[in-house]
Amino acid sequence: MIKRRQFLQASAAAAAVVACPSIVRGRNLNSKLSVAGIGCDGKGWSDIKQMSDHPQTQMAAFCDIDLARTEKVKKLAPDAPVFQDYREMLAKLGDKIDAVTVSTPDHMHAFITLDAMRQGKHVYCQKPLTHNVWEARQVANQTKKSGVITRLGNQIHSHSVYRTGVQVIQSGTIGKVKEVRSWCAATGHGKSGQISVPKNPPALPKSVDWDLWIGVAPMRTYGGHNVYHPWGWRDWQDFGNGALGDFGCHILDPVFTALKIAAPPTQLKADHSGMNDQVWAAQTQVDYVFPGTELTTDETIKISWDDGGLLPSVSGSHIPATVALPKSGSIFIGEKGTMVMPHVGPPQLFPQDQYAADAIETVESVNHYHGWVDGCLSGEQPSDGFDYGALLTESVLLGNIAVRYRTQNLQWDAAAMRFTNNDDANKWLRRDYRTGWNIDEV
Ligand SMILES: NC(=O)C1=CN([C@@H]2O[C@H](COP(=O)(O)OP(=O)(O)OC[C@H]3O[C@@H](n4cnc5c(N)ncnc54)[C@H](OP(=O)(O)O)[C@@H]3O)[C@@H](O)[C@H]2O)C=CC1
Ligand SMILES: O=C1CO[C@H](CO)[C@@H](O)[C@@H]1O
Repeated sequence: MIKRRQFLQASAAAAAVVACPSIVRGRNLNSKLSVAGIGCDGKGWSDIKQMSDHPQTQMAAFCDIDLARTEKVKKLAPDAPVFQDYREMLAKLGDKIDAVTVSTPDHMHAFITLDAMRQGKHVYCQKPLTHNVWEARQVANQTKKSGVITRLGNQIHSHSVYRTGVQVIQSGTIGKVKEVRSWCAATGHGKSGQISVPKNPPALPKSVDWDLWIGVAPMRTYGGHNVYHPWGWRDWQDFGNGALGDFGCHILDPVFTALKIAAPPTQLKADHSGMNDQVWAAQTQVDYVFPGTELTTDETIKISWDDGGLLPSVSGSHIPATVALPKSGSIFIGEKGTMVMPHVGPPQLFPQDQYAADAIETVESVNHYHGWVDGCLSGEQPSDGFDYGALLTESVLLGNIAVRYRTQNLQWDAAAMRFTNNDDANKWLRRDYRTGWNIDEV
């Protein structure tokens, strides 16, 4: 294994000379796309499995900070080398890798994605695209610079149910949209079973490189299985973004796509059920105001978010109070009717007696993962690349900043990337990066 300083030098040198993947947009159409998987268990396993099932891919390498969690993926390509540090992998394999999947916990998405794009790799990154708003902007900027093919890992975007819901709204079935109310059953903490740092954690498993897992975040001691890694990291402000961060990019995706939302909110206000400075609140509620579009009735549109089991009111919609709402989803209130878009289920229209059984034309699913591979091979950018992912992520993460200033109406100036009426809130747009893990401005 090469020493950290050596591979950082090699990595910097590689970044300087490599501008694009060996499979460049639209060229080498008969070649296989050489993919490396970063984060191999949990969602990483299914991301890698899906990519490897595409007939025109070959798995070039695998990387996970816990070598014990690479056993499953190794069976997909037994000859592919396995790494613990993705920087070593990119430095050693260089242009043998065309593309990477990034399926690590959220705090590392931007660091890895930016590095990979700087080295000309196509990137498929899990949702949310980044851990803070400033990172989302850097990823968007780098995407333009690198010109690689990108896709956010919100696979339901390509599922029949969301595609059908988008079609219902865009075909005008409920008229222009007046308001959207989205909600999610998941709670902001509870996965780790903790609300403060564990006092007597067990020893770190030998297979885990904890320094690599912590990455950009402030160092803390390993907390025990599921406390931070795997899985429980979502609860913690240093690593995840609670229920809004975990599900916002899924549930708000059909809202943004259907309404063609193209800009972040201009103002937002939030509330929560109580939180400390470590974990996210069990329940949050955010009221956003976005610029309107050709599909909205007004120049602005209200989009609200409830989580932790809170349900939105159906007042002002066409849904009878007796109707049970799905556990998670969105209500689109239109001029002529209301669409309920369950997460993940077929859309329903109200008032029911106004819409014939065939009022909804089903749109088939497409393979989200393979759509990205096809895009890498053909040079055609799929519909939800990092431009879109950054907008969705910024909007979601702004909500979590508003949560920290409960009930205060925050004005967001997207062009200046700052809150104009609460300077203190601006400190949450970006984090302090651990020494050796800085992210350069793009
Ligand atoms: N689109 C979807 O439906 C879903 C998306 N996700 C998203 O997928 C991502 C991963 O979540 P999940 O799989 O549940 O998380 P887990 O913590 O279960 O797994 C993450 C994997 O990445 C590894 N890992 C962590 N840090 C690094 C690193 N720096 N380099 C390489 N490997 C690393 C982990 O190793 P170790 O186990 O040792 O920590 C683990 O194998 C998140 O962004 C999450 O939001 C998750 C579930 C579904
Ligand atoms: O869709 C999903 C299923 O649940 C996971 C855990 O909360 C999420 O991270 C994921 O995005």
